[in-house]
Amino acid sequence: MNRALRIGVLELQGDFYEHEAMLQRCGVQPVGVRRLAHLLDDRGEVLVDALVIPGGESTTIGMLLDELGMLEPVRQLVRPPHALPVLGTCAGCILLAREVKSEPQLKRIGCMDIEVQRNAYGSQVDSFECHVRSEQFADGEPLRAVHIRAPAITRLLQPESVRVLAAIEGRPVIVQQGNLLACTFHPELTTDTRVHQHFVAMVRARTRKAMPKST
Ligand SMILES: NC(=O)CC[C@H](N)C(=O)O
Repeated sequence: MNRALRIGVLELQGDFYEHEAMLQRCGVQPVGVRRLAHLLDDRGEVLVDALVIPGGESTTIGMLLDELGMLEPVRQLVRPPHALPVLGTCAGCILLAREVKSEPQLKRIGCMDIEVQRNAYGSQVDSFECHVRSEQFADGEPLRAVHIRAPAITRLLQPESVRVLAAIEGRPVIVQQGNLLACTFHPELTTDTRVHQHFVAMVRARTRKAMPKST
């Protein structure tokens, strides 16, 4: 059986629209997530196969998640046994990070074993684009990495379980840990679907595993 994937996109703040357009280009119909009822029904059944946390302002998204009563439920869903796949880009990467340099109080999901530093390259005017070669995305051109007030991944807290899929000058910019995929830049602002396709493949692989065998 091959049912349509339901990939939730957190629509609290940031560039969720661009992620939704990207998922559509990957053949997936996105599901907007603005409150807890979009994630869990009243019997506690999970309504999405995965979640995308967009770029934007991590402090705002974290605060809204908390105020809307979604932070703890999302944290629970992301952890085993449910292990909901999550893609976080830029602010989304910060929200996934277990440690945020100098800002331990920042409200976040905090389930991925990375340390990040917010605004690591400076302010808005120091935003930049570059090209990244990656073995994971080796087909075709290098990835175009749009960094907007981007964070840096400054440390892998569990190097044995966090895979670096792409790095710039030795600094990880795309990392994966089991069901979690984080990217310090914005693939959703380009026309290159490879990072999203990789995420969709992660979600499909997991959904297939979780499905009862049809006879
Ligand atoms: N483009 C982005 O998502 C910027 C992230 C932002 N600087 C933050 O710390 O939340």
